Amino acid sequence: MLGVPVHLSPPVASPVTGPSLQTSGPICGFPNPAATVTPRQPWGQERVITGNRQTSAAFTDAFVAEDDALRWARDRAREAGLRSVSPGAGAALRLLAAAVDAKAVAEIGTGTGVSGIHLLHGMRPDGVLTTVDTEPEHQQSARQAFRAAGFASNRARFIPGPALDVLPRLADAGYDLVFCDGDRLEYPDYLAESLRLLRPGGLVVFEGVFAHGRTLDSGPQPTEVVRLRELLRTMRESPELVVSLLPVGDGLLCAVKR
Ligand SMILES: C[S@@+](CC[C@H](N)C(=O)[O-])C[C@H]1O[C@@H](n2cnc3c(N)ncnc32)[C@H](O)[C@@H]1O
Repeated sequence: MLGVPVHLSPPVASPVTGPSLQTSGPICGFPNPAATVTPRQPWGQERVITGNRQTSAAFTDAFVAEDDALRWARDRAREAGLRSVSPGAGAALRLLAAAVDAKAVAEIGTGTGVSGIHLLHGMRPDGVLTTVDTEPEHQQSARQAFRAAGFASNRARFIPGPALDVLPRLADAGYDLVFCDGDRLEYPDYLAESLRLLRPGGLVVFEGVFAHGRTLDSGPQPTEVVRLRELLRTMRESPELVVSLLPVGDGLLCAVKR
């Protein structure tokens, strides 16, 4: 990614209108698929920065110790060929859940329960996690992981099914936090549903928005990456949201609903 320096600069802010909406060249700071760039070797200073980033990411992941229940859930995910949130992203989820004093959290993409355990740790002791996944066997592993982590069974509500079928059945303004880690192609739709589900002051969080560097890569990208760029642009431009992109895990895009 550092071999594509032309796209690394942030979008130019206009003093009157805020971030510019360019129609040619990099769009809102993201590469235009038609743009031509010449990769080059990083300068010495860039090598240092890259090294520092890797060290910082490793330190961030090691900073919060994970227990046996989390290790068990990660092992199940690995066996099933699933990604789980990184330890650093998990710690950020705990923090965010605690920061909004979350009593009701909705999660899209239960997986084997790694993110769910982190969220439950950050939530109020009487808080309930509503978690949605298309795969009941993933949820079965998550159920076991939550139990191993010491959470009572009434702390989690497992709903099997596709997120876009399930979310419309959840209550308007009934949630303090919505965490999205399902199908990247559906992220823009999850945003619309999340804004309906959240109370004012609630948080929406999307995992994986860096797409392992592809979001900032000027080469041809799959639709999934195009959707992620659409999501980043929409959220950054929304007057309804206070947004921040946290560089933990594979990129955690967070926003408070005003
Ligand atoms: C990356 S994994 C989630 C990992 C989990 N959040 C964790 O950190 O442990 C993505 C999960 O989303 C589920 N999924 C994929 N598409 C979905 C959809 N349309 N609706 C609900 N769940 C979906 C998959 O079955 C998978 O378990």
